[in-house]
Amino acid sequence: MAHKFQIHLRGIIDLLSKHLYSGPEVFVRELLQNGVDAIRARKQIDADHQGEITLELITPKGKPATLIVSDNGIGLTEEEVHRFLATIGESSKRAIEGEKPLDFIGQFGVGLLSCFVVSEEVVVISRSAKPDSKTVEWRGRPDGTYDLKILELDFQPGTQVCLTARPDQMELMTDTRIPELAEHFGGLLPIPIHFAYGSRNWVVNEKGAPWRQEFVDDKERARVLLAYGKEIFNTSFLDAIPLLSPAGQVDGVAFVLSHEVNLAAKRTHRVYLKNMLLSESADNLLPEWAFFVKAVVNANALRPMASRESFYEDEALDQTREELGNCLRRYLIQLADKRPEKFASFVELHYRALKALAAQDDEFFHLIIDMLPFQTNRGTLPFGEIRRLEDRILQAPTTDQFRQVDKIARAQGLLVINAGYTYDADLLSRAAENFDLTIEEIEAGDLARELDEPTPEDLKAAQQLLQVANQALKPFRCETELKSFKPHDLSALFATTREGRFFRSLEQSKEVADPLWAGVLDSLGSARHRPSAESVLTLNANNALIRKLFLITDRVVLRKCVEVLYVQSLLLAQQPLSTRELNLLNQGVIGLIEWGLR
Ligand SMILES: Nc1ncnc2c1ncn2[C@@H]1O[C@H](COP(=O)(O)OP(=O)(O)OP(=O)(O)O)[C@@H](O)[C@H]1O
Repeated sequence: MAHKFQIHLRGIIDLLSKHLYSGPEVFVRELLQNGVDAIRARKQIDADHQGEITLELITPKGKPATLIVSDNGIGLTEEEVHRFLATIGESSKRAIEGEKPLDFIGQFGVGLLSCFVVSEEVVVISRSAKPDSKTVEWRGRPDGTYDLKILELDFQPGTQVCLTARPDQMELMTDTRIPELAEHFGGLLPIPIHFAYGSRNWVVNEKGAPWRQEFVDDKERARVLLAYGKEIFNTSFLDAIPLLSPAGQVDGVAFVLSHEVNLAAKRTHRVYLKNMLLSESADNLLPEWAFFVKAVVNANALRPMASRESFYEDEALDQTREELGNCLRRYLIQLADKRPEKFASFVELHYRALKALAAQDDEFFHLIIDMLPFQTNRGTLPFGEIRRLEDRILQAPTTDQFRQVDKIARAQGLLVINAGYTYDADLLSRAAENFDLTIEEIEAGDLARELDEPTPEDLKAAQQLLQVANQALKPFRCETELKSFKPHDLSALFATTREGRFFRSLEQSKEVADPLWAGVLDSLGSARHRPSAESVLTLNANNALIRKLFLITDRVVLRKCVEVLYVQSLLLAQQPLSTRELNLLNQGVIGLIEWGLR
């Protein structure tokens, strides 16, 4: 014999309140939403019907507060109360499979349960707008039981939901909190929402969506929208961009942030669904590169998740994202054209977002590339300036490499861009394809090979120095060579090979790792063939100090000098030092001081 599942309602309410609802206050959203849906359903049978919703708060002395939420919507018949209200997961708002979705906000059939988070009993009095309907009273309790009775009273079609504050939820049911929440969730709803308390009664959603107002001109629009942005997000914005997407039937506004943003931080937006606030922190509505804006939008044709905190990832959402991205793109193109000064300050602040966009979008790339800043060995320059200055441009693939080549390339009149930042390498290769430019990748080692050979006399004079240096630096897998280069005041240049960089970073990680992890790193290192030389120290035959070293005959002193030079060249290349290298510096300096004092 088949048995029926039993439902432990208390457990389900607990589950919903802890995992589905963002807080106990969402009951206001659910009640407003049910009222709006009921009014929409009534309009389907009477197009001229004027809907309204009232929240009335009663706070009797010495007793808990009561909230009565009334609507003049479609109402419920006795049979519908049993079927929809008293059956969890059942909803009158679902479209028939394969048919066009209905114009309702609710669809899951669990919203009303949120009332049990704030009230021990939920009382619904309803009369259906269908002919000959009776007034029904339903009393539901969180233990899963309910009573239903027919009331013999003159009740206009519509529904009333009465909640009595639980002792732990008293602070939600006050004459300041309830209208605040009603405005928060229902501020954009096209149906008037009244709040009544004692002799006071006012409409909480009179203002509507500010971006839908008529404006005299663009200036007025910007002023009103920026004031609205400041009010809701409590921060000032640079500009307000109108948003529209036919795919998701979305309208709204994107505010341009007035501070630089952290790329890793999640960018969240305030979104409304069919004009009811869905979430303050929806993160999947705008393209990823749009991290320079914070948006407020309403969507009529996107599907909410049951938690109501974001939208389902589907084709409509994909297309909406694309269309909203186009709004931002168009804004930037127009700004660059019409207000170049404002655009320049925008670029200064949000160049990272703009680089991300330019790396993906050809049209935008051409519009903006010349204005985007890049770090070079002549300071940070806009790309337009870089290509005006040189038509042979070098790019260092990593910041580490850039530091190694920076000074020497500058002395040789070469322009090097640091392409180690996100998107920069992509943008540079796009630039090379699009303009008459040669952009070559350069590493410190390549640059060292391009340096001039020393004269045979210098090479002869440096024999002993090179011999001592090679011996002293062998344990560090570093070879020494002599070249002639500018700037003359640079005594030595340190460059690593690709392999060398791998092993250097491995050594550094091992020093800070715990023994177990260090063992793993060890085996990682030994699995690769380790070359005898991983770096090169290039001594400058033009440098006065190096020339003095040619003359030193004391091999011990020479060794100390080489060791200090080696560590100094590491520091110049901004390489982190290992413990062994630090010791080398200490001993070298102390040794030289002792020698000097002799
Ligand atoms: N104010 C109301 N007027 C008329 N019917 C209502 C009202 N409130 C609730 N109902 C009925 O009760 C059903 C269940 O409501 P509930 O809020 O639990 O779920 P829902 O609105 O259908 O979906 P969701 O969980 O997405 O909100 C509704 O589908 C509707 O038929």
